[in-house]
Amino acid sequence: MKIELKDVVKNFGHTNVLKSINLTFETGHIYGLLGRNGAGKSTLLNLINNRMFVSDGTIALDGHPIKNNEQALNQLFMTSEDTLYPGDMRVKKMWRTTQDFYGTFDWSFAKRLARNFNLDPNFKLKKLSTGNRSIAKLITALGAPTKFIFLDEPTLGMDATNRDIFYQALLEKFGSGDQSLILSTHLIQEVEKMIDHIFVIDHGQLIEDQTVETVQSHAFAISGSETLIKEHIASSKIMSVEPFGKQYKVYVRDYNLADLPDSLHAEPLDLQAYFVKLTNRGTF
Ligand SMILES: Nc1ncnc2c1ncn2[C@@H]1O[C@H](COP(=O)(O)OP(=O)(O)OP(=O)(O)O)[C@@H](O)[C@H]1O
Repeated sequence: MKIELKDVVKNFGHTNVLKSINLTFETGHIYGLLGRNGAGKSTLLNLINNRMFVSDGTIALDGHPIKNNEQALNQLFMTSEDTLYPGDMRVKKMWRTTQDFYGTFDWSFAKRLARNFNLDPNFKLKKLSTGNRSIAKLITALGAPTKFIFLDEPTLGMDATNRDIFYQALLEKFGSGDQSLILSTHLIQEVEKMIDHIFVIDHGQLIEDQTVETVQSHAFAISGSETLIKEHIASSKIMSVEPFGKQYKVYVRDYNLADLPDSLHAEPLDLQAYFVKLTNRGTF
C-alpha cells in the first residue's frame, strides 16, 4: 500500500506554504519528516490526513484520491498537538472511540503500554499533565489498526524516561510488519537509529528524500586547505563552510568517500549534524 503526493501545493491566502511536493510513503517503513520551525511539516500531515485541503496537486492511496474518501482515510491515523478529543473524555473512552471508528483496536498493547508509562486509563484528558496527555494520545495511535500512523511532534512535554519507553514501543510496533510510521520531530538524535528514510522540508520545499543509510554513508565534514577543497570538492556537494584554524571545514552531501584525496580529511556526519548543515547553508 502506498500514499503518493503529486505536485502538492498549499497556500494560505496569498502565502504559499508548500511548493509542489512530490513524495511517496510505502508500508513497512519508519519515516522521519524533518524540517525547521515553520517549514511546513504539520501542514503536509494535515493535508494527507484530510484535515485541510490542497490548493493544487493530488494525494492518493494506491491511486485513489484521499480527499473525503472514507475507505482510504480508514487506513490513516494521525495524532498531533491539536487535541480533537474533548477534555472530559477518559483515556479508555478515547481507545473505545478509536475502535468504533476503525473497527479494531489493540487493547492488550495499549494496556501494557499504559502500565509501562504509569498512566491510568480512567483519567479524564483534561486532568492529565501535558506529558501524560501526549502519552495517552500516543497509545491511542499505536493501538489503531491503520496501515499508516502519523505522529506530529509526539513527545511534547514527555520526560526522557517516558521518551525512552515510547521509542521502545515504536520499535516493537513498527520494527517488523507492514504498518508504517511517519514521525515528524525535532529530536533527530533520539530517533536516528529508528527511522529508515527521511524527508526534509525546507521553506515549503522537499529538499531531501533518501534512506537514512544513504544519507549517512555520503555525508561528511571534510577539512583541508581552501585551495585543495576548491580543487577537489564540487561546490554542488557543499552544504556549509566553516573556517577551521588556517584551514577550512566543508560539510558535504552525496559525496563518495572513494573520491577523497589523501591530502583532505573526512569525518562522517550524524543525522542531526547533517540536517543542521543542510538547512542552514553557508557560502564559500
Ligand atoms: N491555518 C493557517 N493559516 C495561515 N498560515 C498557516 C496556517 N497553518 C500554518 N500556517 C503557516 O504555514 C507555515 C508552515 O507551518 P507548519 O505548522 O506546517 O510548520 P511546521 O514545519 O510544522 O513547524 P513547527 O516545526 O514549528 O511545528 C508557517 O509559516 C505557518 O505560520
